[in-house]
Amino acid sequence: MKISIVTAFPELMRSYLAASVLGRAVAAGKLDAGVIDIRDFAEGDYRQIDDYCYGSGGMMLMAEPLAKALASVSEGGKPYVVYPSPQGTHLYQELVEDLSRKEHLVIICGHYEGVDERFTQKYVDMEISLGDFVLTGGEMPAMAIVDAVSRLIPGVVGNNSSVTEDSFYSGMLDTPHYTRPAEWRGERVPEVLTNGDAKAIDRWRRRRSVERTLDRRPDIAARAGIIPWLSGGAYVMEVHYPVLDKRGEKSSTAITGMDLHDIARACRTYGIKKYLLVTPLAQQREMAKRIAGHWTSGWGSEYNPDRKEAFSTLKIFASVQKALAWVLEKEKREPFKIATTAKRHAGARHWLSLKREILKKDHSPVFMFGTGWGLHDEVMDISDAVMTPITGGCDGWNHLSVRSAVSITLDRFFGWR
Ligand SMILES: C[S@@+](CC[C@H](N)C(=O)[O-])C[C@H]1O[C@@H](n2cnc3c(N)ncnc32)[C@H](O)[C@@H]1O
Repeated sequence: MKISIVTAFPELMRSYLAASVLGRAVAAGKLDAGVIDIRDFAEGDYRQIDDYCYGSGGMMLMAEPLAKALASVSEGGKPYVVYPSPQGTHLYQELVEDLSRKEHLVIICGHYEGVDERFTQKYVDMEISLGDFVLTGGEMPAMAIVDAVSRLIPGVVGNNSSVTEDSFYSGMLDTPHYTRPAEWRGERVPEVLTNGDAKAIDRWRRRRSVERTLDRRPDIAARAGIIPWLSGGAYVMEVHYPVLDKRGEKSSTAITGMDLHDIARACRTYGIKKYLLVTPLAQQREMAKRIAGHWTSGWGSEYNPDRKEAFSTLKIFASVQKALAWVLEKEKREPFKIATTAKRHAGARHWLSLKREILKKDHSPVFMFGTGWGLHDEVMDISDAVMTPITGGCDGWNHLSVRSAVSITLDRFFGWR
């Protein structure tokens, strides 16, 4: 990969490219980075590259010297042109990864008020911002882009695992790090890091990484899958009784093949220990057993072994109490019962706060989903927490199928990357 930086302050960029990790990579030929001085393409005695903005405002870079500077590095083919600008897309790791796959990246550093809009319209492929603040020039953002992209070029950073374990690479924040001495001002390095057990160290580090992500970056926390960190398992319960009917009366509902298939598949995908189906109606339980049996031991199991695995998560109960007693027996401790609802509910908690709690307490969560018009109060009352409704945020309409609600919830809690 080749990177060309077009700037009015070439010395700034050159000294950056000569130092530390990047300096070594350039010297070893692992990073092909060149700096182009815009003034080399200016005309007249004063080698003018900037002028006053039309209308109002201060100075800005002129289009022609920039276009010539760009042409000088475009001879081998059209490069991908980036203009760092506070008005651009925020820089994030996936974008850095995309940029690192370009054959030739050109970064145009603006200055003063920026660059002539006609140049950006004609030549720039992407405007990239470092954040919602304004710097005096594009050199620092260019350094940030070159630095972030270069780290992904094999051989630039000596130890590749330090790149893949860094924040954002796997969608999460990095784990805390410590160095010698093992005790500093009364603070010891966590014991697990000094005992030489590589597997235990790995588990510890990944867990801290998940905790940090949940705590500090709720916006990316959905990527912090927590299934591997639960010592017990997580359960999904689909309740057909007691639920509400249209008039708000206690009622039961019929199971549907589509829910059975889709929820079983979602449970298998997200590593759910068991999918607990609750219906007091013997005929309904029989029907569910027949459908599951077809896929787990009948002809379906040979026809589609994946579906066999999905249906192996299904367990059928006559009541909510019986299902919970079975989980208690299995886990040897009370599960953490999370009721879900599509309606506003006083005291309901955001999924992120529940996700943090599950991780902290390390107890098996049971996500209880209603059917019909939602879970009856008898179920809400025995729950340990109620989760705020899933909402698209537009006008409050959120009448999702139970299988959609299950999938969205599982992805928030257990989705991985
Ligand atoms: C003073 S700024 C121009 C700001 C511009 N007039 C505006 O308000 O959008 C000068 C140059 O610094 C760079 N720059 C400033 N802030 C930046 C940021 N947050 N991210 C990326 N580049 C930035 C750009 O190259 C820009 O052309």
